[in-house]
Amino acid sequence: MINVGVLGARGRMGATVCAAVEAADDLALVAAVDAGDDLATLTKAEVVVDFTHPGAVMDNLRWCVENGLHAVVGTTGFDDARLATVRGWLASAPGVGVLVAPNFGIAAVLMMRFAAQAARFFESVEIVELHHPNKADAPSGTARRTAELVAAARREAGLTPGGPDATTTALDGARGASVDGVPVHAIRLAGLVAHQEVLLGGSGETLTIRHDSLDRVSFMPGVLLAVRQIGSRPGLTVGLDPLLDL
Ligand SMILES: NC(=O)C1=CN([C@@H]2O[C@H](COP(=O)(O)OP(=O)(O)OC[C@H]3O[C@@H](n4cnc5c(N)ncnc54)[C@H](O)[C@@H]3O)[C@@H](O)[C@H]2O)C=CC1
Ligand SMILES: O=C(O)C1=N[C@H](C(=O)O)C[C@H](O)C1
Repeated sequence: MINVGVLGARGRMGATVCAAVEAADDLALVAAVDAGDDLATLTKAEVVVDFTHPGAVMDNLRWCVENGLHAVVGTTGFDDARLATVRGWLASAPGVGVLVAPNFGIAAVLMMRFAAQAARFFESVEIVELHHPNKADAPSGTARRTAELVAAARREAGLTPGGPDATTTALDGARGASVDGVPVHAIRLAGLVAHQEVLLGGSGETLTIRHDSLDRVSFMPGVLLAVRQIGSRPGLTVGLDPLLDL
């Protein structure tokens, strides 16, 4: 039995994780913590899952590492500097494992992979992410990660990250945000959960790779896989890919 604590337990994702942990025979929910609650209740846990806010997650994570607790983190907002900081904390906590993943959906992980594979074959690439209107950050962590992977694949192939673009006048934001040179557009629309399209264009043809999370249960198999494996993966793991043998 693995004892699990959840940070952000009253949020959309945290509440879904609490239910998934309670439904699993090999996991026990021992702490459900939200803003203002005492973190000390988490010391009963072996693994802490964090779905909070980009502004809160670093303090939470430092506390977990300092207290020798493994952590599975879905909260967005991680860039190279933040990841380096976490690696620094882990250097003083041998045996502690932290996994940070921008998206725990298996189909989303595959969508990112397929986009990176396709990127070198097309002249143009742009990303459109679409989410529920209560989302705090834009663009999404998934879109940022996809853009980084696509840009790296294109650079390796000797291509520029984005595609041709003759725009000389534009309203602010009309061409999206540039992430590593790849244009990323963010839609916020009532009724949506989490969706993304990677649009690729070449000579007389286009390819659209689309992923849809229709319900937050889509993230649970990935979260539970990480909870079960993180105890045997000391140090920092970024993304779910290595747990899926990708
Ligand atoms: N990696 C993935 O697969 C996914 C990641 N996310 C990310 O997870 C994060 C949370 O998303 P939602 O659940 O939709 O947000 P939400 O706003 O519904 O929930 C966040 C919860 O965290 C709590 N919270 C804030 N600061 C806290 C603190 N210091 N300690 C404890 N609790 C705190 C809030 O009170 C709230 O209950 C976002 O960054 C989002 O992008 C969301 C879905 C999937
Ligand atoms: O806030 C969300 O909802 C989601 N956040 C993650 C992100 O920013 O990529 C994962 C998924 O898109 C849902």
